Amino acid sequence: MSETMIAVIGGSGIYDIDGLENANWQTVETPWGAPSDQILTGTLNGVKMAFLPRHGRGHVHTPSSVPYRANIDALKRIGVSDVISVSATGSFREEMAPGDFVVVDQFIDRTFAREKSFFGPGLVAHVSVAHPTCPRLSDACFTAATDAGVTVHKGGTYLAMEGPQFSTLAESKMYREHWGADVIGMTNMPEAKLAREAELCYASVAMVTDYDSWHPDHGEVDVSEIIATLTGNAQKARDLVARLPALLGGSRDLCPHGCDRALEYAILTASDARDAAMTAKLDAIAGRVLG
Ligand SMILES: CSC[C@H]1O[C@H](OP(=O)(O)O)[C@H](O)[C@@H]1O
Ligand SMILES: Nc1ncnc2[nH]cnc12
Repeated sequence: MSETMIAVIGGSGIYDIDGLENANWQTVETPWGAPSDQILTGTLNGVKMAFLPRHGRGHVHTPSSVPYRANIDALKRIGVSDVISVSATGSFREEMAPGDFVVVDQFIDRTFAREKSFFGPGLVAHVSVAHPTCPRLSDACFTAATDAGVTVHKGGTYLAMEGPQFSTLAESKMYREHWGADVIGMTNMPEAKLAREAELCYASVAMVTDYDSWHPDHGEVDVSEIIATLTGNAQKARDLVARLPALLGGSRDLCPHGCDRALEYAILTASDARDAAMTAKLDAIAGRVLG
């Protein structure tokens, strides 16, 4: 058994969480640079919690400039076991309406201008992301959302685009009609891939804010509409988060899905061929397997 520490990465419109006991914003340094912001730590119903605003307080990071590696390293470094992303998304499905939540379980990664791995020349690793989210953590998010009275959909495919501009009409139709995507956003990749490399359980709650640009009865996406929907959803998201400690508990066994052992057979570089500087840099992420 090990101690649970739940981290929430808050997306657009979510820059803090309330209700934490002994709340404290702390600075965490990483070998990958500074995270998006300080990390708020504390306890909720006796369970350790952390909160990181993905774009920083005041929303200073674009989806492409978010320091994804530093964020995941910082969470791992302070002892986080479970990461829950809360994000604003457009919807490609009539039934996934603005105001609904979707606990996504798959991603299509269309991002191209971001660092996507902690590993590289001198220390090569390949983890599986066939199932990029943790079913145990996703189930807890689904239950928490249902109990909070949210209309929530179980499972869905999130298309991660580079942004910062929204999609063209042709792209929106292609993702919806031919690629089978259900929601679209700009931030869950490479975040989910990096969480897997860091052996962290990861779940993603997509808050639907708009119908992107495909819907004939809705206009094109507009940030003021997104923010209005997000503001209306903020309390639902807080209720969801407040229910997680009771559902996950203060201690945990090994993840039944193996998220916390993702690096077990992933590293290919022979021990005597490993780059010493990279090995040192990976102390928090891969110390368990690098020794
Ligand atoms: C505010 S509209 C676009 C912006 O919102 C989403 O951010 P996040 O995933 O952090 O909630 C989307 O991915 C874009 O970055
Ligand atoms: N339609 C959309 N496309 C990309 N990111 C979004 N975030 C919220 N709505 C979005």
